[in-house]
Amino acid sequence: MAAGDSLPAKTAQQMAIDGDQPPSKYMFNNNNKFGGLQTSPPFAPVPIIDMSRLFSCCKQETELVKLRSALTTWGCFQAVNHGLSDSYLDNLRGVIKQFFELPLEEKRKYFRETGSVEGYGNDMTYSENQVQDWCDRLFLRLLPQDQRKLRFWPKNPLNFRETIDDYTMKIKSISVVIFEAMSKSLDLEESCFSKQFTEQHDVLQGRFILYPPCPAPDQVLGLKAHSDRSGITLLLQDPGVEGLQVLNDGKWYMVPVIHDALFVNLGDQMQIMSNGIFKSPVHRVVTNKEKGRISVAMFTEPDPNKEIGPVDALVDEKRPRVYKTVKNYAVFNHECFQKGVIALDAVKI
Ligand SMILES: O=C(O)CCC(=O)C(=O)O
Ligand SMILES: [Fe+2]
Repeated sequence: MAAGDSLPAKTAQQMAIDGDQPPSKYMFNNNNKFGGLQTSPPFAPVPIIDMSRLFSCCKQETELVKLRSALTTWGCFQAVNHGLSDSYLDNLRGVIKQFFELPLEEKRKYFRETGSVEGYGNDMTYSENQVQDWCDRLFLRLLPQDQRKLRFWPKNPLNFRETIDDYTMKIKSISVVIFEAMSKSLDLEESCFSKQFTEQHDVLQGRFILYPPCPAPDQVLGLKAHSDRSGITLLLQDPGVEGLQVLNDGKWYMVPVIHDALFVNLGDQMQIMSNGIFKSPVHRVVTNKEKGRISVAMFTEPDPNKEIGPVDALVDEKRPRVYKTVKNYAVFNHECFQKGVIALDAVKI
């Protein structure tokens, strides 16, 4: 367990309700390697991928070229026509919103335990001077099903569990389509990536996040800069307010909100498997003075017991192996973070 890890004296939501100024431990640290805090950088021209074209015989080729270019330059894209209707997504957003609107005493039942990420609360604290994020979140392991810790799954609103279970299964299917398209875009056998994720114990985690309005958006981040440790992350944004930013070529860009799109970004494990051809982008979330923001991030990860590494077909004389193989990247990533080391650098050859 991390020394000093405990739940915050007050949630970000409660501070926003009480009109508190953010305490000093929430203040952005200008001495960080990813540059200053800009609340309105230019919009990211992140490509839009029409999922319905990825497997259509006549339109597939152009969409795969677009996908490859998106993942080699940005490491992310906006997925549209993914099969989930506007009303379905709005219902999901509504359920998450209802959970966050419950009184604190009710949400407290699902508080995460000290030293563990799962449950309602904040990020774990690893060191005294760790900057805090202006957000509250519910973090759940969704798959494999037999590893669900239902004591952290809200019973209120009544349809929470069933809604999240259904969304889990849908995201799992969409992820397989994306994995297959990513393989095809690199001229690899279709199941090349998906089989590393879906054989036996594929892992899916969900983070349901509330970024309450913040009185000091130019001094406080909703979520600090990071890359995801996942294979891929599928993010449902709040249609009413922007906040997510991606770093590209040393510059920050705001990700535009497209109401019914899923924002897909790669995580470190895809950068490793693709031998560095695809990027796992650094991203962060800024806050807003007037508006709160709710997002749902779903992270797919391979079986932690399985060794992952660059796929053989992407290693040759011109492109030698960039990464070592690694098992249980989640734990490895966590250990690196505690030592102040970047996990992706630590697996470089
Ligand atoms: O809330 C967002 O827009 C991004 C969330 C995110 O990057 C994460 O949970 O890893
Ligand atoms: Fe992220």
